[in-house]
Amino acid sequence: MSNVRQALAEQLAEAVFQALAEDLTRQERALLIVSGGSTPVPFFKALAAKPLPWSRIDITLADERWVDEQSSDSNAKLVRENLLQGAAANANFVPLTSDASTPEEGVEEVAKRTASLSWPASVVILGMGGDGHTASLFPDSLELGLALSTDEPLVAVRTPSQPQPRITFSAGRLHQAHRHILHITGDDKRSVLANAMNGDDVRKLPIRAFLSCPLAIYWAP
Ligand SMILES: O=C1O[C@H](COP(=O)(O)O)[C@@H](O)[C@H](O)[C@H]1O
Repeated sequence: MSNVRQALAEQLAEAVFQALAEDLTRQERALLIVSGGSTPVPFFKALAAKPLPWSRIDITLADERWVDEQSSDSNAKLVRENLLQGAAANANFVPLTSDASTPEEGVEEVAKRTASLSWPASVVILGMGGDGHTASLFPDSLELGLALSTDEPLVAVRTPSQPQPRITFSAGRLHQAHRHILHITGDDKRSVLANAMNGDDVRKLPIRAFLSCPLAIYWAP
């Protein structure tokens, strides 16, 4: 981990800490939506060390692979091992999978479970892949149009470029959050983001769906 990426993760953790603490002065509970992948690990560790009233914080994911939680591909496993540590283990974490064998069969149950969270979310932290996907809104997903337009909170997603089926919060549900943050690293992702900002089609670069939220960008080389 480079020093600049570590510093970025710490700055992001401080910003999320301040946002959650601020919202908790006005409301009993606050919801944080995080992303999976490899980028958020140092951020998770830095946030876990913050002196928040964790038992008043709900945490869920922007998206998830439909895999067992013991799988190394599970975003929930990543959150449990890196964010829900120490005092942060008192947070109420709601994962996005169920015992159903497919996301199409399980999406309704997960939607019921997530309905009890403290919406609208205080903060959504998005990641982005090199193909411009964010959450599980992939350019080659069969359900991209649906996920970009539906009023439903969650969508089951099949994506030819991805080995597993997935579940994702819809763009509409993520848009409702009070604050939107994009956390990315590396020159490749910076170029992808620049292309998205320069006006490529949202179906080619789905991150475009969040550029006017407004979106705070946390980037390091
Ligand atoms: O598949 C996913 O990838 C993106 C980006 O992940 P990274 O490894 O490039 O940081 C992530 O935002 C998303 O939640 C995850 O499911």
